[in-house]
Amino acid sequence: MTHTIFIDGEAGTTGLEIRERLEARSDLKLMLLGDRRRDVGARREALNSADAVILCLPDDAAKEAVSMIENPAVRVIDASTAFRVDPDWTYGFAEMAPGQREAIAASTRVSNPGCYPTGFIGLVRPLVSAGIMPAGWPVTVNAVSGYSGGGKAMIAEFEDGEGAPPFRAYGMTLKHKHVPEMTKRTGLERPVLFAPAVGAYRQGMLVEVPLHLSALPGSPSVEVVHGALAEAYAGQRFVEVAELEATEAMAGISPEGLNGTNRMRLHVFGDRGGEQVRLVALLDNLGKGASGAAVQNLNLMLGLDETAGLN
Ligand SMILES: NC(=O)C1=CN([C@@H]2O[C@H](COP(=O)(O)OP(=O)(O)OC[C@H]3O[C@@H](n4cnc5c(N)ncnc54)[C@H](OP(=O)(O)O)[C@@H]3O)[C@@H](O)[C@H]2O)C=CC1
Ligand SMILES: CC(=O)N[C@@H](CCC(=O)OP(=O)(O)O)C(=O)O
Repeated sequence: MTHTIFIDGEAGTTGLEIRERLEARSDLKLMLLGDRRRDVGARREALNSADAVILCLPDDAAKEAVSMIENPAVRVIDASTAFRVDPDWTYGFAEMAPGQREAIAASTRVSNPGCYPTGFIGLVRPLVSAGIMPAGWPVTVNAVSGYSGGGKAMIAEFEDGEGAPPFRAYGMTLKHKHVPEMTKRTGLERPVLFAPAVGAYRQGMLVEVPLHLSALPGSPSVEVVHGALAEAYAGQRFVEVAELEATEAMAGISPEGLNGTNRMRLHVFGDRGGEQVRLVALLDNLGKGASGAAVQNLNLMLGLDETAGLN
């Protein structure tokens, strides 16, 4: 059986990557609008006649697109921030918790996680669930992304513009749009303190949570923290936890190490026996952080092999 897929925003950064991942598949048929992609009538028709639609639009345009869908059989995956804390939508991070994969498969409204939240939730949620980090803990997250994270406008700034910086810290108001999602999906009670940055490279990201282990209840060891993560993601195809021996041998970590993949690797850096750790997630902001995750969710929602078209 061939499923028809419509990507609204097919010519954007996320949309193009999804298109590349789907085009080679014989089990899917893409509905492409080309020059008519901004034509509301053409979009309305596609939004209501596809088996599944993937919205790769700014938040307001995504909300408008959802309001245009009248056919209850259409499955929707939204890549924007618009519905990520909406209780009527299923959060599209299959590895996040037991049962999440099944919930995605059964849903017709799936919100694709943000790129930074994928790294952050991946690192912190298992610690909260295991009782290692109290829900009320004040948490800081530092991160750096390639400039493709900012879509077409930021790509133009860094590739075509004059004077793009080698590195820019941003989110200085502490009100980044990912904070509600990061807080809710980890089970934390206080808004996380999020310090993002963008570098003068295209793609790939690091998301880091530094922790004073000696301040946490029971002063957990590096091994206990690592063990909680390893247990949470045991057997997962796309989320892995680096062995402590491997991280101990690393002098540093580049954000580009998993580019082009739908994988995320979690690291626990810190001296064994020491009192601090740096938890670091490595992922491709356009892979597991966006387009790869959208394809994984699409596979689940259509009852296909979850890994089809993904590496
Ligand atoms: N880039 C990334 O790393 C990630 C992005 N996201 C999210 O994915 C979504 C898309 O982002 P991204 O691909 O980076 O953005 P881009 O700016 O690269 O692309 C946005 C696309 O949306 C289309 N578009 C904009 N407004 C409208 C409208 N009113 N009606 C129809 N189409 C419209 C544009 O059309 P046109 O081609 O005609 O300009 C373009 O194709 C955003 O919500 C973003 O937050 C999520 C995770 C990571
Ligand atoms: C470098 C950069 O600007 N990144 C984007 C996040 C990209 C992303 O994750 O998109 P969503 O917001 O849809 O999740 C930002 O910080 O707004």
